[in-house]
Amino acid sequence: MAEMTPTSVQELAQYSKQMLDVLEWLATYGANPEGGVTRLLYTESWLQAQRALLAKMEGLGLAANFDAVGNVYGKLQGSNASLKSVLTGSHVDTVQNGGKYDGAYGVVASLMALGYLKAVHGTPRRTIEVISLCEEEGSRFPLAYWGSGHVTGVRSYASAAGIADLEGTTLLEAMGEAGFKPANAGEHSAVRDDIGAYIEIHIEQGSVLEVKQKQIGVVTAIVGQIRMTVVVKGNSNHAGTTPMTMRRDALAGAAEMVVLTESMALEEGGPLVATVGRLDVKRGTSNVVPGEVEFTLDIRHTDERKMDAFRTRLLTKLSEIAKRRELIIETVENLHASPVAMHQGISDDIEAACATYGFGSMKLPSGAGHDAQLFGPICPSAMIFVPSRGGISHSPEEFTEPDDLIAGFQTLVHVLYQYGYGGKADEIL
Ligand SMILES: NC(=O)NC(NC(N)=O)C(=O)[O-]
Ligand SMILES: [Zn+2]
Ligand SMILES: [Zn+2]
Repeated sequence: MAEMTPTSVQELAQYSKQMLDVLEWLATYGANPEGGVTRLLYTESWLQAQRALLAKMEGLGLAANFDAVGNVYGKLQGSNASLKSVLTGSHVDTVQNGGKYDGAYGVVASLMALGYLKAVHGTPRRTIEVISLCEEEGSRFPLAYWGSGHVTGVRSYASAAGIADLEGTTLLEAMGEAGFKPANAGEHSAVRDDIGAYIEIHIEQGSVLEVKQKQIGVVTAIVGQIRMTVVVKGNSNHAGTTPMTMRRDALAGAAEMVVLTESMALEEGGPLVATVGRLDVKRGTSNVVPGEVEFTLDIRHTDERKMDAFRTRLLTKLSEIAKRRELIIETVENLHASPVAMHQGISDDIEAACATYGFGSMKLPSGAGHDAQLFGPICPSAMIFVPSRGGISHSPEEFTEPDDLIAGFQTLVHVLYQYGYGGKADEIL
């Protein structure tokens, strides 16, 4: 086991420090003046960040390239080309005014891990690749996992049919404008069938690790998730001349639906959660009875059957509200992600790596969605979590202690070393 530990302690410390600097550097792409980071899919800040990451990968001696949809890969070629790759990484996109760490930490830690391994240990047996996935959040377009979805073959250009942002720009138009022309590529052109394992490091985005005072979390399973868009249509009319009894107020109806969603979710109890995160009053103005409202619905549960059953019950109730108020309700399901278990063997190896360095660790499920959820069904996949201060994420307040970022980085390096340079992965893949 002794030779399976990456040896150069001094250089590992040096790369750990650099990793923190690179994380700050990446946060300058899409930095908002009031704090926070916004890098929405195919926007200028996103494109600049992906290009800069590609250059950074090349600078570390990795073979780097964009794929057809804008994922960026950095490859550390192994000596045995017949072995499947170990892929590590996360997503580069953020939510609107998000933090510096969500996604970015995984990209940067993976990138610097490969830089360290190449510099100190040279060519691995098995190819190791870093990926900066182009999109995970679904923040600009109501379609999440565009990047990992293409790599795993779950998404195709056809999945984007009818998908546009709030300005009406379609996903495929935005993609073309950023330089990725669907016409130049086949339907599943970014798909990979040579990935042996996927390992993602990410901030926890919850407070379990902080409360339990553990530096590392090893994810057991990722929660299932449904995302929907609900459109409520009534009658737009004059606010002064339309009596209260003669209105078909789309917003009043939507408000009742939002409150019902909350109360039904409370009644159901954890681990189910349901959220209305965005509500748009179309052409809303003070002296007009709202004629159309659009809102989002996000439903999550660790048990898919219970998640689906809740959705069905909720939609029935929302339709009843619409009927009673003489409103029309239209729903579109944009995402249906099944709960996915992470790979036991890799997870055990991550925990063993933590023990090697004396990092306190624990297993825990993830209530947030992750790209690992898409890789899980196609290859052994695992996730490493580091604590989030106050459990805060999707906010400029997102913060993780540098010591914890480094602990996660070193754990990742250790596992990648074992899988890429040693024979550990052969037991699993
Ligand atoms: N880790 C995340 O913040 N993921 C988010 N995004 C997706 N696609 O799940 C979410 O909403 O949980
Ligand atoms: Zn996120
Ligand atoms: Zn994330």
